[in-house]
Amino acid sequence: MKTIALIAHDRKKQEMLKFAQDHSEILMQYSLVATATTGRILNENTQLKVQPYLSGPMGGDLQIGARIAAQEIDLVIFLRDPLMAQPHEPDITALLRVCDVHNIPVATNEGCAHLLLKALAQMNG
Ligand SMILES: O=C(CO)COP(=O)(O)O
Repeated sequence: MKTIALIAHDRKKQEMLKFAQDHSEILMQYSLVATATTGRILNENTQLKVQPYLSGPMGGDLQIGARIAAQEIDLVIFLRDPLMAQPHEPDITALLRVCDVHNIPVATNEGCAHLLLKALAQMNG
């Protein structure tokens, strides 16, 4: 089963929750992973089953990055906050870099996330 990573910064978490609710029929066909707080919000407020890693500031982006490097993640939806500096900015840069190294599609805003998820669903038939 293909795997999607879902990650959202704090001021994007409500947007991620609404995105997941709106796209739950597609998302439930995939294995889902997330950073800790994003995953907890999705597990508590949707029917989706999301495997949580550590919180982003505690290394969760790097854990997911390692799975991307191992070719175990097929799509990354990372709703970043473009208006607030993050203490773990180097980890975020590393995650995005490893997506480019391994040619893994990554959406950093909801508009792109919608398009990529639809495309992935169509590719799967
Ligand atoms: O900081 C994050 C991504 O960089 C997200 O982590 P949380 O989902 O634990 O808030």
